[in-house]
Amino acid sequence: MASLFNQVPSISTVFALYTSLSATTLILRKILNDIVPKPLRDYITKKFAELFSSHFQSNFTFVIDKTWDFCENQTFRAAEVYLKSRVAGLSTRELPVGSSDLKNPDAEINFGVPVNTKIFDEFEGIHLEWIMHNVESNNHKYVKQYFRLTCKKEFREKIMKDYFPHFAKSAAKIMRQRENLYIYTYNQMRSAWEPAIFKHHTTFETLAMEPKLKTTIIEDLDAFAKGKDFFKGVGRAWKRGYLLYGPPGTGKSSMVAAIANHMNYNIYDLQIQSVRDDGELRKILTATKNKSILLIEDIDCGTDVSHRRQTTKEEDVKLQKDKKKDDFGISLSGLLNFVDGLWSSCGEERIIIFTTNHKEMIDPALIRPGRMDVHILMDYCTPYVLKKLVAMYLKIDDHVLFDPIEKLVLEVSVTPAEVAQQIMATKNADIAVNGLLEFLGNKKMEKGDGKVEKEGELEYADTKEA
Ligand SMILES: Nc1ncnc2c1ncn2[C@@H]1O[C@H](COP(=O)(O)OP(=O)(O)OP(=O)(O)O)[C@@H](O)[C@H]1O
Repeated sequence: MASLFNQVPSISTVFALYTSLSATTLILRKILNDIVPKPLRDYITKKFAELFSSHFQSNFTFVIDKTWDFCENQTFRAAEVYLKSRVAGLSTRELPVGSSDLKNPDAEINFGVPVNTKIFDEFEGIHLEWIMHNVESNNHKYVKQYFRLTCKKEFREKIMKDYFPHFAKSAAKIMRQRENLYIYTYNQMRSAWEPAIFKHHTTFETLAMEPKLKTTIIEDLDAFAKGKDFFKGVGRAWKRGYLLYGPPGTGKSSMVAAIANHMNYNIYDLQIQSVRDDGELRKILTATKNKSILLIEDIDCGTDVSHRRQTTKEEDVKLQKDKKKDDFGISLSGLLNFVDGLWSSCGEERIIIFTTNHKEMIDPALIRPGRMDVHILMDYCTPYVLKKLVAMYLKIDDHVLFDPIEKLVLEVSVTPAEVAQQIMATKNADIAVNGLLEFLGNKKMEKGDGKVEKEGELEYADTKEA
């Protein structure tokens, strides 16, 4: 027993040892702090922490960055939409909420994904943890956003195989059901697209046009929406270009609204005349999202793409070089590059719509097959279109004056906008129809107007896909 006690150090020895160890540690730490700069110390500490956590933790983390290959990462987008639908009941100290419905202040509020907050999810009994991170760059110029999705290591494969498709599908469903469509306009001062709620009520139901033409367009859109495998199979970007041309007031903008409502796509309305140069165009376009319509109205106006220039690529480059510093505008090659070049392979499910009142003014290169796949003539009223407008506005599908009105419509060029304006003037159907007859009669007398030759025309620039 006594020998045992002899081997145990006394309390004073232990205390002395402890004191000298503490002192040595303090001195060492002081020396380290003095000679190793703080960023290097932080780096070493971080690396140690990572090394230990990867050795001793049984978790695996997927990192989902906001950008991927310089484009918006669709997995990030899907995660954001999916998580927004799950945060309402979250027990957290903060939750972003808001609404962008300017006309309706008491509209239902939406939830955002809180930053640096754990969001738990469960999939087939597997516990998952999401966190969204925002990291500001050193110069505070941009914020890097990413999600970390953590699960137990053994479920890594399962999560990849089943959970990723699960939340992507859920997000797609939510997006399809979302109430609001948005129309984006580009704010050059802020270098950003700004959304406004798109509330154009025109649908294919309310768009007056020849039924055969309408059905063909709807079928074309539906085929496009289901065409993922087709486009992949033939190695082409999943995009479709529509050129809407015809006189003012024949429903080109209404057609864009009908397409957006039918497809449930947001619209990016680009004022091409205000784009400074090709570089800016590229930046603007890569900031647009999938399942959207890029709309360029009046493509014939204001830029050098409008003039029927038969320049070669070399001439085009020279023209760009010759531009003065303060010259604004984009070149034809810039526009062409985005229509079928790099940008188109960046996104998926994109519709590009050009509208013009003067198709003949557009450079043929811009609307050749593969760029503008379908050319749709929005023309003056036919008897069918006129009767459809009357039925919609006045709720009548027959009238004694229909015969003379139909004859006149074939003799004069009258736009649906003009007809709509006439019959909207009163709610009394008789007065409205009489007014319309008089209006058409005056038009005929005034002008000796030419007969309407075409009744709405659709031309597939690329017949293989039609
Ligand atoms: N085909 C149509 N069916 C129903 N309404 C139409 C049609 N075309 C025009 N309208 C009516 O006329 C108005 C103007 O039409 P819209 O702006 O679509 O014509 P547009 O061809 O785009 O004209 P612009 O070339 O001047 O921009 C619409 O708000 C709508 O009320």
